[in-house]
Amino acid sequence: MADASSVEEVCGGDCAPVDQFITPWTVSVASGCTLMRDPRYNKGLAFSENERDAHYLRGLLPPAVYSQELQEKKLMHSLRQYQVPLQRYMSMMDLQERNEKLFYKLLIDNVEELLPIVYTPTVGEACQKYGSIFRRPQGLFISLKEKGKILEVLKNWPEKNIQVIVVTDGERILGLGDLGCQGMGIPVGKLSLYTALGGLRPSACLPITIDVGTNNETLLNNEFYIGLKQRRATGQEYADLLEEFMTAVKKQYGEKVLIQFEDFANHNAFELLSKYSKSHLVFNDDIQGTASVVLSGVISALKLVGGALPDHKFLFLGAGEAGTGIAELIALEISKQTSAPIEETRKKIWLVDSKGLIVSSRKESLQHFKKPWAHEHEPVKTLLEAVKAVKPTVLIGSSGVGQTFTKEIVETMASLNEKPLILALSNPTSQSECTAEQAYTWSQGRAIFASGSPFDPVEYEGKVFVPGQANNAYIFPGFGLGLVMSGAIRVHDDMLLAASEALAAQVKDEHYEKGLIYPPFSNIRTISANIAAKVAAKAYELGLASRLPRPENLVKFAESCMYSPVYRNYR
Ligand SMILES: O=C([O-])CC(=O)C(=O)O
Ligand SMILES: [Mg+2]
Repeated sequence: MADASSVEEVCGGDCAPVDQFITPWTVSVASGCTLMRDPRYNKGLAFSENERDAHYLRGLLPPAVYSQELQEKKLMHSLRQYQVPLQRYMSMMDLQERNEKLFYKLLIDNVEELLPIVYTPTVGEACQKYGSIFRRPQGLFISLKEKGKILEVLKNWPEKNIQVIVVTDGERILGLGDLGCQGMGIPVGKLSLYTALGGLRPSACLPITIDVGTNNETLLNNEFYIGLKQRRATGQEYADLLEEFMTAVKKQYGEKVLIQFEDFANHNAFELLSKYSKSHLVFNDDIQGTASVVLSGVISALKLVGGALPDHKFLFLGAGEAGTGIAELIALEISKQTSAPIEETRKKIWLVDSKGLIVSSRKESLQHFKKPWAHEHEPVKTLLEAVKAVKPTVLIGSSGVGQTFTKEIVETMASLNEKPLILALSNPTSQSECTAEQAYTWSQGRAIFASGSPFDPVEYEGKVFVPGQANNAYIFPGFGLGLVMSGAIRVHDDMLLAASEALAAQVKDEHYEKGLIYPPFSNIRTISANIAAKVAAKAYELGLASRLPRPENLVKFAESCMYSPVYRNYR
């Protein structure tokens, strides 16, 4: 009988008896089926005649040769046949796994149509059902089982030159709560926007989910749940795993890798950001990205509602990451504009949480991130009463709970203001504080409205209103590009202000005429290049940029750094 090793030599691992160990061989230059199965290089029917000859593809493809444009046309046509958004999502994920360039070509060319599929709201549903639609890992899963081995786990990832990591622990996925390990859809979705909207290379992007368990009973009781079946680790155990992770990332990828925290619960989000912002390039999208996009919307809305920023009064429903993050950035901007101390400018901003208006008599029992907002006022229990008491010009919803801006609340805002600014930021659409139609109808067409998840235009009394999308997707791709292209080593609040101003500067008269306070997503790559340039300029100004010398024209440089989804020719 031939010995086992010679069998493997002749026949490869497939012929070896099933109980025998085999070596997972691979080759380094792809051709034939291997080439077609590699999403980075596969072109499907767009392989040219020459490429089919040179790369052993003859017969593996039908005779037709498509252009990338024809492939795009065909795919958009078949995508539109699906009525159910989740089917479109799955079809896009299949494409990403099959032909990466074509996936990004579709996403870039059809951004307004496809954003609601690969991003909010559909990505929320995908996370809820992630266990059953899961096919292939699209990122790294780091669970408590990997404790002590996180550096090895990072080394398992096939790409070595990582520039951006989006990481979640799944505890607060959009406004949908704890989805545990199934939160992976979010880093995957955010990073596909990093590439499509911000031009970072797909191979430089790494989605990571940290699994410390889940407190979601439905998932714990589901036999198909893909994560750790235990309740969430907290305290020291949690902190130790995160510390190991942060140390390993810096060791493996260096000082300049951007770590974006996404959809962590409040208690961890604030702590991680303040702890690691001193030693790592970290950015919390829910606190800082949302703050920057909302500040931008408020600055640009001044053209429609009148007055200067310090003339306005703000009321928030929700005092978590988004609410306090936005509030702080607005207070900072007012402080810069007026030279008043931030302790003073904060007084123009009021927050309501689940217990009512945040006032000084509640100070003792408040979580630390809410304390700066506890102003002198008698207790107020409900949002409606708070609107009546505070008389805000701007109402912002960021609590993650849907349908909380009632008819009476919107009507009160409209009775107090000629043009009330109403921002319903919670995601996905099901968690929006009110719909666009409600905001326009209840304010008799006077509200300036934007929401976190998209709404279709609304017709009210013969006029068409186009709601804007106040979503951090306007900011993080360009912001990240600015950090990466300047080799920034730390994030600074002034970079967030620069990003807000750069975004607001992109809104044109034609957009204001439609009631929009953000530019359309169709121009997002230009917008991102402009944001990147301003962020990079700030990094250089602050001495935080390590790529020297500073490129002279930062917009041009940003554009030249951007990933292109056009096929390359193979030799
Ligand atoms: O993902 C989004 O659409 C915006 C966001 O960060 C969140 O809601 O947590
Ligand atoms: Mg988020």
